[in-house]
Amino acid sequence: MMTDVAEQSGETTGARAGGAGGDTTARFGTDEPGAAARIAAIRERIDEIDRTMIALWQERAELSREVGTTRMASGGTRLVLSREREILERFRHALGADGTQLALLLLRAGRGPL
Ligand SMILES: O=C(O)C(=O)C[C@]1(C(=O)O)C=C[C@@H](O)C=C1
Repeated sequence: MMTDVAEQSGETTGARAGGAGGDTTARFGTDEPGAAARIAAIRERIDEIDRTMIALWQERAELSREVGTTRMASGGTRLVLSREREILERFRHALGADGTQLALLLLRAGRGPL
């Protein structure tokens, strides 16, 4: 029966056949109850963050598409590369090289591939 976040996620890494603590180990990667409880609590927040990020990702892509259609309907360009450079720099400054990669994906989600 599904009883917690870890089971709902379908996580099976570390599964062991039977035995005390085997199920806990399968779900949390440890059979120490205190650690497992803490991990379950942290995972709730992680899942909340993931849902928020997905919703923000989708909202940003919609807004980006709206900017693009508004600009093109007025005879403007599909892209504004100086603006893209600003965004790439913002993410690189905050997150390093991974930030650049993330920003490239974000931009592509809105305006499509170059
Ligand atoms: O800000 C704009 O002008 C947009 O069109 C949005 C956006 C973005 O997703 O941030 C998308 C395409 C442009 O080349 C620059 C930025």
